[in-house]
Amino acid sequence: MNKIKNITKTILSEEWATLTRIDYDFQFEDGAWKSVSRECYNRGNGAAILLYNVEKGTIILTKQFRMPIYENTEDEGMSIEVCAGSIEHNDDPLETVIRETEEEVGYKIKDAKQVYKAYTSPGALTEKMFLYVAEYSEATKISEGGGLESENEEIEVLELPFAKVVAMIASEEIRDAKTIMLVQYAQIHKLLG
Ligand SMILES: Nc1nc2c(ncn2[C@@H]2O[C@H](COP(=O)(O)OP(=O)(O)O[C@H]3O[C@H](CO)[C@@H](O)[C@H](O)[C@@H]3O)[C@@H](O)[C@H]2O)c(=O)[nH]1
Ligand SMILES: [Mg+2]
Repeated sequence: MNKIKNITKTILSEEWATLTRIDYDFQFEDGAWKSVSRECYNRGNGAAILLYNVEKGTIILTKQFRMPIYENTEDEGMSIEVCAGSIEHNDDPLETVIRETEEEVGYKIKDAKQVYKAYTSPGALTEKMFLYVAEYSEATKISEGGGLESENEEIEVLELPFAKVVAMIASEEIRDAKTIMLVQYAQIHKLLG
């Protein structure tokens, strides 16, 4: 990237996550250098997982209140999403989805298949998301899930027929990008037949 030089970083906010303003010089196609400034919000990377059961034809989703969505459009604040979580220090993405599957939806899975890596909002977030799929079964259910009370999480667990989930994307009841991507992955690769 020799199109970029003179990078300076200014931390604007450092509470839950870090908002940094990055000033730099950027060389445009005509050869001219210009000063550019961009704000980048860093809350780490994330991992998400589509849990599916071929015999039952179902998938597991979560429903929870999301303040950033409410801030955008108040009556869309309850968000239906695949199980997901932030990657904590030293964890790898697979460990993260295994942990979140237990905490949020109550299943103990041993393994999962990574299918995509995706930047979720490249103009604003540093976040890269690691997307997985895995089968679940009743035999691996160990709790009701629901998230961590200590983190003020309140997560409703939904087990829905796959066709219903596909219809919920069409009807815009499901509006979360990582969820749409993983459901479409399952359609393309016929995971549920
Ligand atoms: N105090 C405080 N707590 C926060 C804040 N932001 C998040 N939390 C707490 O941290 C928890 C993080 O839960 P995770 O399950 O690890 O992450 P997530 O919110 O589900 O995020 C996942 O999905 C996001 C949306 O796609 C992703 O952005 C993220 O990387 C991750 O994959 C939240 O439930 C909440 O309790 C904040 O600004 N302040
Ligand atoms: Mg979560």
